[in-house]
Amino acid sequence: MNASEEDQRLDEAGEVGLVEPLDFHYPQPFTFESGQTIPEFTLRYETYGRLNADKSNAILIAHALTGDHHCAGIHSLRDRKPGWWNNMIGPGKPIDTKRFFVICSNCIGGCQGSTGPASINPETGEPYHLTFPFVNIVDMVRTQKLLLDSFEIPHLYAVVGGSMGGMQVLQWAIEYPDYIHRILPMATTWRQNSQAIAFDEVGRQAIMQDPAWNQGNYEPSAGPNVGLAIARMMAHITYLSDTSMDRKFGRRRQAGHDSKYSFDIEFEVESYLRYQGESFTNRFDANTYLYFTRALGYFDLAGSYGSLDKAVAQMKCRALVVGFTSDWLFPPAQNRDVVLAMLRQGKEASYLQIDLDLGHDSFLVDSPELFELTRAFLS
Ligand SMILES: CC(=O)SCCNC(=O)CCNC(=O)[C@H](O)C(C)(C)COP(=O)(O)OP(=O)(O)OC[C@H]1O[C@@H](n2cnc3c(N)ncnc32)[C@H](O)[C@@H]1OP(=O)(O)O
Ligand SMILES: N[C@@H](CCO)C(=O)O
Repeated sequence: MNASEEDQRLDEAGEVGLVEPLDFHYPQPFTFESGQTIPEFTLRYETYGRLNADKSNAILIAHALTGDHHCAGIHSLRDRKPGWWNNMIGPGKPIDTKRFFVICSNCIGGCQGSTGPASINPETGEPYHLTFPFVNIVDMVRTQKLLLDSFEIPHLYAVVGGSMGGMQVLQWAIEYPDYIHRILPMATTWRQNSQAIAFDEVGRQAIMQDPAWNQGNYEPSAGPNVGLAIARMMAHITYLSDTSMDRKFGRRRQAGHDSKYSFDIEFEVESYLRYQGESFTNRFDANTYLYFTRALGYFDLAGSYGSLDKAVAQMKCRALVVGFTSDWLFPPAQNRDVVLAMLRQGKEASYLQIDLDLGHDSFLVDSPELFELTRAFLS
């Protein structure tokens, strides 16, 4: 099969195919919302589809807390899994790469190739660790804008994202109102409630109480993996639902672990969580986890702009906001609030509530309703 036949086969299968991560380097100082400055930064990103002649078909994808720039396609034929939103993005898929130029970057402060706490500070030759500036959602957005400026993209057709990605989407529409045509935030919030902030604090404490954390000064190969794994185990429960966990695991015993009276793995769900925790330590940096969960907590559109209404009053785009009935982390009402405020402010906004019982991570799984409405909203 030659290259064009292979492209056609992937096209028919709705697959993006092989993709390559790229680096955008910004060689000048960047000052964060906190007032702290770094001398330069890099954002790792990927693109799918083609930018059209007038550069009017660009869609930005914003990732969630532990996501990254790799949201579709594969890096190598040996990859076990494609990018994290491969069901949503591709030829003929809801975010159709036959029509749109899709771009996604690893956020500033991240650990998948973008500049973050594990990066070397060029001024000292040492890793930033905790000298890295505090990151806010608005910093993620402003650095993404610099990336898009490098493509000379005059405006975005849409910004799409779930959870922390949804916060970035909302911030984009406020920060650059003339640049954005449509927003599609989902499973998100305009500010975390106390319970969500509390869960993040437990995760941070698990990391910071691990002696290997060492005030943030650890070698990449010897980080606080025990604390990071516990943080992920706890957080992962908040991404699921009672119903979905019960359906998947119930009270089933893990094969080979059916002895009574032990603190070893007994139930399948325990094995599952330990796996989720351990595998997370292979792909994520503990300090980035601290910084990003702080960014989630600091995000407060009402606090920053006086009220939610005043915040959304600045938007000029159309919005479709999606909440999931079983999302108890960022409950549907917190998504609907954004639409109600937009409508009060005379904006064009719709709210879609999807009845899925998979919890907060519902936005990541196959959902015909979400796919159909995403396609319709973008057309
Ligand atoms: C938006 C973003 O930026 S994405 C960010 C990065 N991605 C995420 O955070 C996704 C995390 N969330 C999940 O994985 C969510 O569970 C879902 C709902 C989205 C995925 O659901 P599913 O595809 O059904 O995966 P599931 O939750 O069953 O986990 C499967 C994994 O658990 C493992 N597993 C399942 N049961 C067990 C068990 N009893 N013991 C040990 N491991 C187990 C599987 O082998 C599989 O491993 P793999 O991921 O290495 O293939
Ligand atoms: N499970 C996703 C969503 C969290 O909000 C993540 O880890 O990024």
